[in-house]
Amino acid sequence: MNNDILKVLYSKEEIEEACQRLGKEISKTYAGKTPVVVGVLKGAIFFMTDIVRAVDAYVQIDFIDVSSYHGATESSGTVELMQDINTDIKGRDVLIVEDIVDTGRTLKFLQDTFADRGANSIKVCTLLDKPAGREVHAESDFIGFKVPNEFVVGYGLDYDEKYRNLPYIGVLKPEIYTNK
Ligand SMILES: O=P(O)(O)OC[C@H]1O[C@H](OP(=O)(O)OP(=O)(O)O)[C@H](O)[C@@H]1O
Ligand code: HPA
Ligand SMILES: [Mg+2]
Repeated sequence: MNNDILKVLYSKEEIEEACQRLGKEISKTYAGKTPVVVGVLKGAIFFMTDIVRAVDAYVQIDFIDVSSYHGATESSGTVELMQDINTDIKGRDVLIVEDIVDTGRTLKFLQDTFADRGANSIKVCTLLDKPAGREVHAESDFIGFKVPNEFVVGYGLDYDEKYRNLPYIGVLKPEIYTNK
């Protein structure tokens, strides 16, 4: 699996440091509040578990499963809701935890959905932001790293449902997806 990686962008240690930094920012923002932290499956699985443990504030956690890439390197353009949260978020402070914001479609879908349900506030923490990929307006409040316009995998991020279990984030060799 490691042989399929062209270069490592962020090591396990750099990701851990980013989680600690973001955890401190989030703790300050939500001091005295109890936000509902919503992890976006499947990509944000590891980031979500690391980030909530770096936060020193009361939080409730929940998960939503949405999908639009279906194993490919380009968005299908349609965000499908696979599994919803269980929490009633009306009047609540919601923190969305994403692995990556690329075209912005997934994040915009989630922000619109939670706004329609009457959330009191909606903020976004993403490990990776890829501004060059943006097709719809969607901004994050807490950002780990700004990434170049390359397809990245690892630490939850997949290509064809693989590579999520890499402990670091890297760029896949182009022949892996062009030879398919
Ligand atoms: O800004 P966008 O272009 O919408 O891309 C970002 C979204 O795409 C990926 O999810 P994907 O649909 O691949 O589902 P997955 O998390 O289960 O891999 C990623 O985990 C983000 O949720
Ligand atoms: O660069 C990416 N890698 C993996 N999944 C993704 N979903 C959106 N962008 C990406
Ligand atoms: Mg994916």
